[in-house]
Amino acid sequence: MLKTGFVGWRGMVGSVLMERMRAEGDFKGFEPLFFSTSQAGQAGPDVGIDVPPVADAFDYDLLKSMDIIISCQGGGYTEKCYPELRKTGWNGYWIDAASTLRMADHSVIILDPVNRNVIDKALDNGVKDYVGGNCTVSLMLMALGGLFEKNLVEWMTSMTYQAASGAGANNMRELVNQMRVIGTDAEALLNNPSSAIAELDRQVISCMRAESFPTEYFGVPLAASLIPWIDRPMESGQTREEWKGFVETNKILGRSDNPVPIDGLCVRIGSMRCHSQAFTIRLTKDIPANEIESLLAEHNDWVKVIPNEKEISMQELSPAKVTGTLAVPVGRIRKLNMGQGYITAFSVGDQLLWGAAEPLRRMLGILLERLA
Ligand SMILES: NC(=O)C1=CN([C@@H]2O[C@H](COP(=O)(O)OP(=O)(O)OC[C@H]3O[C@@H](n4cnc5c(N)ncnc54)[C@H](OP(=O)(O)O)[C@@H]3O)[C@@H](O)[C@H]2O)C=CC1
Ligand SMILES: N[C@@H](CC(=O)OP(=O)(O)O)C(=O)O
Repeated sequence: MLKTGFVGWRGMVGSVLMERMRAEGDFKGFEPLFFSTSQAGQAGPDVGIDVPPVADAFDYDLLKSMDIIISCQGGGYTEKCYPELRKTGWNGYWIDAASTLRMADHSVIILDPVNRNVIDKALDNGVKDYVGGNCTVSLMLMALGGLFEKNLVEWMTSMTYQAASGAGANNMRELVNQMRVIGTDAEALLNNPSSAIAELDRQVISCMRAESFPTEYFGVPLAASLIPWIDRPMESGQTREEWKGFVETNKILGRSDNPVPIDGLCVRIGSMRCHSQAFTIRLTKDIPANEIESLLAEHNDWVKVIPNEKEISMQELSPAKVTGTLAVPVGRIRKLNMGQGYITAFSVGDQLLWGAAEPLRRMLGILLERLA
C-alpha cells in the first residue's frame, strides 16, 4: 500500500485539509503517517482510522520511506526539508501549500478544475512536485475559469478584499480582539440610543489610535479600517501578493510564453477567511453579458453565477454566506461604460478551502488513482 506522509496537519491549512479529507472519506487506499516538528511521539489526529503515533518531521529516513508527502507546514520547512530529501535521492511525490517551489521549473501549480490538462501532462512527463497556488489567484481562476478557457481575457485587473486568515491564525485572533476592544470601549455610548453619533465616532477612533490598541500582528488597526499592503515589496512597486497574480495565473494556465496581463491592488479587510475580488476585464471579443454568465457557470461545479440584482448580490456575494463552503459565487457582472468589450465582476471564496486545502486534497486523489 502507498505510504503518504502529512506534515503541517495541525496548522490552519492542514486542519482544514484534515477536515475535508475526513468529510470525503479520503483516508482509505493508502497508509498515512503524520509528522510534526513539535509533537513527535504523541497520538496522531482522529481521522476515522487507527493511525500510528506522530513522527518527527525532520526524520529524513522515515520521510524517505514515503511515496507521497503533503506539506502544509510553511515555506521555512519546505526550504529546509525539500532539498535535503531530494539530495538523498528520494523520488516520491511532494505536494505543498507553501509558495517556495511554486515558480520552480520542476513544479506544477495545481488547481485541477482549471488546469487538469497541465497536471496530467506533468504526471506523464514524470514531474514530482505539485504546489497549491496563491489563494487569491486560485479563487480568481475558479470564478473566471470559463473566460480564460475560451481565451476571452485580453487583460484584467483584480482589486482584492482579503481576509485576516491569509495572514495567519494569530492575525485572525487579533482582528476579533480589535473588534472586542472597540466594542467594549464604546459600550456605554452604544447602550444609550440617544447618544450623539459624533461622540461614538470620536470614541471609536480614539480607541483605535490609543497606544494600548492591540496591533502586535497586523502592525496597525484592521477592524473598522483596512490595510492596502499584503506581503513584501517588489522592485516593480507591486506587493508580492500583486506580483503573484500575473506569474502564478499564467503558470497555472500553462501560458507563461504568451501571458495574459494581470495586475491590481491587494487590500486586507476585516473578513475572517473569505477573500473577495473586484475585476475589470478587457475581453478579446465583445460578447453579451448573458453569454458571459453561461460560460462562467458551465466551467466548474463550484462557481455560482449571481444575477446583478441588489437583494441576491447582498445575500450571496458575502463572506458571511460563503465561509466554510466550497462555493465560489461570482456576480455584479455587467458591461463597463469604457467602451466595447469591458466588463466588471465580483467574486467571493473561502481562502482556506479552494484557496489552500482543496487543491492539495484533490491532487492526492489524482495521484492515488494514477498510482493504484
Ligand atoms: N493561511 C493561508 O491562508 C494560506 C497558507 N498557505 C501556506 O500554507 C502553509 C501553512 O500555513 P498555515 O496553515 O497558515 O500555518 P500555521 O502557522 O497555522 O501552521 C503551521 C504549523 O505551525 C505549528 N504550530 C505551532 N503552534 C500551533 C498551534 N497552536 N496549533 C496548530 N499548529 C501549530 C504546526 O506544526 P507542528 O505540528 O510541527 O508544531 C503547524 O503545522 C504556509 O506555507 C502558507 O503560506 C497557502 C495558502 C493559504
Ligand atoms: N498571502 C495570502 C496568503 C498566503 O498564504 O499566500 P501564499 O500561499 O501565496 O503565500 C494572504 O495574505 O491572503
